[in-house]
Amino acid sequence: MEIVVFGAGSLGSLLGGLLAREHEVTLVGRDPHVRTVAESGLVLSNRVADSVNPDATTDGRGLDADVAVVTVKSYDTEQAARTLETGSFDAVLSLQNGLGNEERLAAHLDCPVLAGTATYGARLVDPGHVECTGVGEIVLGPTEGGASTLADHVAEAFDDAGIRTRVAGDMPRRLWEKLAVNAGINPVTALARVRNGALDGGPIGGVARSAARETARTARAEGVELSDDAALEALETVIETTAENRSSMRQDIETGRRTEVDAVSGAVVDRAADHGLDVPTNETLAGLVRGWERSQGLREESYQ
Ligand SMILES: NC(=O)C1=CN([C@@H]2O[C@H](COP(=O)(O)OP(=O)(O)OC[C@H]3O[C@@H](n4cnc5c(N)ncnc54)[C@H](O)[C@@H]3O)[C@@H](O)[C@H]2O)C=CC1
Ligand SMILES: CC(C)(CO)C(=O)C(=O)O
Repeated sequence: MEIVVFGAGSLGSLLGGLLAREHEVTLVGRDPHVRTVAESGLVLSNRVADSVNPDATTDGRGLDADVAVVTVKSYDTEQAARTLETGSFDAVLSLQNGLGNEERLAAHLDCPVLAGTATYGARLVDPGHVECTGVGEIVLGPTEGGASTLADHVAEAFDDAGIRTRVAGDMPRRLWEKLAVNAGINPVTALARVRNGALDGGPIGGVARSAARETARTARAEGVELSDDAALEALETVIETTAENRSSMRQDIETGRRTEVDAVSGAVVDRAADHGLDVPTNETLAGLVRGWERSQGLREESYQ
């Protein structure tokens, strides 16, 4: 299969590297990583050790492949969609965190957009070197739910490359469940500067639970069946299984980078407002993280 991985950072390089063991892969990313991969190949280390030679480019325009896998941060999705629309694909698969990525891609693309979640852990160590910090799984399916042969084919291609993959007919519920987990863990660990495991009780654990419950309530208002108990159970499980992790939002804040808060807490606030729901915990968390981003000159627009 011909596969474009758009966004060759941590996750994109790991999955692109794994896919390149079996398929023709083109990584779209930025220098110096892209230049190093094009010249010397890509090294995978830690939980998966390998060395592969995918194509790599900084110019994602006019590409032609069976599938494009999108792994840019959510705030870069709009730009990625505008670039991908100049190419030709049978399907585009988003493996990003947060809400709204699939809709943003679909607004520009005339092929089906599949939704997915990734629980692999990846870290770009150096140009040309990505580390697999955790072997998880990919779950993918049609964005609106239900079955599709296209989703089956993409999952088979991932599976053939040794990536644990499942097809799911309930992606809307899964995206909202993952959103509840991220809305609970990411801003709280980022603002309190604690590892995920610190949320297993006490007052900050309570803040995370409140954010997850508000997310579940908003999901139900959107017509997605996600009970408070299911959201809280997913949250507890991830707190326990990733206890030693520094969440991606905490890492972003500690390294002075923009976060995905708009697609996480911000998305809950926006969707809740559409239904007249109050989500004070998410509103407060979104306000604090956005305030930090603004203070660092990482976002320009004004906000309430
Ligand atoms: N890193 C991880 O272990 C996991 C990440 N995710 C999600 O996957 C997504 C990506 O995360 P990371 O890989 O950590 O981020 P990252 O920042 O390491 O990678 C994104 C890459 O996309 C590149 N990019 C963005 N726009 C581009 C453009 N127009 N042209 C070329 N390159 C472009 C950036 O330069 C960057 O290298 C996020 O939504 C994240 O929440 C989900 C599960 C695990
Ligand atoms: C699951 C979790 C919370 C793991 O740290 C994550 O997705 C993130 O950090 O963005």
